[in-house]
Amino acid sequence: MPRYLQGWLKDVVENSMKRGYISTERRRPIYNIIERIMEFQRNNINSIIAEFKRNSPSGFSAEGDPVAYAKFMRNYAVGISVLTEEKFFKGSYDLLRSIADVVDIPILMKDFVVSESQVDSGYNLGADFVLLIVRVLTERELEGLIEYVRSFKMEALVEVHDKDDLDIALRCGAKLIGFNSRNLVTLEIDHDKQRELIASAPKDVIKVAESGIQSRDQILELKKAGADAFLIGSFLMREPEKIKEFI
Ligand SMILES: O=P(O)(O)OC[C@@H](O)[C@@H](O)c1c[nH]c2ccccc12
Repeated sequence: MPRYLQGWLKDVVENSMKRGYISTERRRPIYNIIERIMEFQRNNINSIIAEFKRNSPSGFSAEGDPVAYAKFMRNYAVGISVLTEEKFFKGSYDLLRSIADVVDIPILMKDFVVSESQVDSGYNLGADFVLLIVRVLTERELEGLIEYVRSFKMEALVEVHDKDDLDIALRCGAKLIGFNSRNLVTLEIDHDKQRELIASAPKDVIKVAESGIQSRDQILELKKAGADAFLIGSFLMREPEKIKEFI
């Protein structure tokens, strides 16, 4: 049973537990996000994970053609993040499938994953790495789901927001850690706290800064703190061309 939650997080996790299983055949190889980030670093290219997101509980909303967005971003991004959560982010499994059909770079299934069945669906639809959020899982569930994700040769992006989350992620063997500047309970953003947490993390994990990134200056500051990659949604949904400045 996931952790005790209230408000929208409780609602979204209850929906996750009822989510239908997609039994389709996977139609693409696995693309390794950690290797691609390291390749970008060797070539002095900033690793941007471009997110396709139509809505968020923090008030963002955008239209946009997922296939056109993905076809454009695959020329610049280290990976594509696809929201598959339906109620609060207006995502879907169909979005993941249609983007997976047109890109040959790593794809993140961005959802509130609490079950192996969701991981199965993500693999079948073509995801290469899967978001696991420390805040909604018990430590045992997190450990088990990381192992299950890796049993498919996919990787887990383990999302943290504070020091306790980071300690749990490290104890569970996370190798790719997302540092969300946004508190998923209060929806408030704290960039200073995010930079401090990134700087406190071990050198040998790949650190992904998430949320509220809108400028190259922010990327350079996060890089100085130790971030290896940058997950950007709202800003690139509004101004996709800006990725050319960010890389
Ligand atoms: O739109 P932004 O501020 O660039 O944020 C993107 C991404 O970090 C955000 O969508 C996100 C981070 N962690 C999540 C967990 C679930 C859903 C969404 C998210």
